[in-house]
Amino acid sequence: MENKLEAVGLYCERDDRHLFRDLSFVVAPGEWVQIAGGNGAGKTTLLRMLTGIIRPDRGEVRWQTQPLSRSRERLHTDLLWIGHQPGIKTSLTALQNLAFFHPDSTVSQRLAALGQVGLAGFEEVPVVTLSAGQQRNVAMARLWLTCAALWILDEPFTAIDVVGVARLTHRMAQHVTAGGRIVMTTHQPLLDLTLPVRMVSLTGGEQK
Ligand SMILES: Nc1ncnc2c1ncn2[C@@H]1O[C@H](COP(=O)(O)OP(=O)(O)OP(=O)(O)O)[C@@H](O)[C@H]1O
Repeated sequence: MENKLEAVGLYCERDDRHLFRDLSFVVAPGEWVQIAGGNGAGKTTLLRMLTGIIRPDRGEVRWQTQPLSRSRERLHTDLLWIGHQPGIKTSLTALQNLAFFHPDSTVSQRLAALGQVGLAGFEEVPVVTLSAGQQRNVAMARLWLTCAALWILDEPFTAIDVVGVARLTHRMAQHVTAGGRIVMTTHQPLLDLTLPVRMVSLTGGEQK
């Protein structure tokens, strides 16, 4: 089976504007796609459509050649989605959050993942007491625990320092090199990459 994500003729209208029309692209194994565009261009809206959280006004999203209406369950098994609000529970500790999202992982794998994002020593304090960047890093530690083939990441680098961005970028490159797929947004340039990143540019649409 063709293990790819397809956006086919997507159309989205918001506030009397076409955010995008007839937008089509494919994300095949080993491909890394960056959705580019200014504030309000529709990047988050597009990512949410790709995950099936919202439906396009026209067109469809396909996973493994099947429309999401028929492949939603399979997609959710194959997908790691980290949105703008990363879904971390702030009353829990970093370790407890990772146990919640990845119950099949071992404690030592969770500790190693937190070490990868610079959170060694912060594993057992409530996330609410961590800084904004540290909280974001709790979510990003999931990149070291997931087995998902498709990563959809909305602004993964927000609030993260230069060293952290380099570590995350390296981890993403590993995933793509191993045949994974990434669709992401970022307002920061992706630096020091030896892999190609394909851009899908949104212009913010036009008034209807
Ligand atoms: N549920 C909604 N109802 C109405 N309008 C919406 C909704 N969600 C998004 N919009 C509008 O759609 C446009 C695109 O929003 P979106 O969040 O997709 O932009 P973005 O490209 O991710 O922006 P940013 O870079 O600022 O995060 C904005 O003008 C926003 O106000």
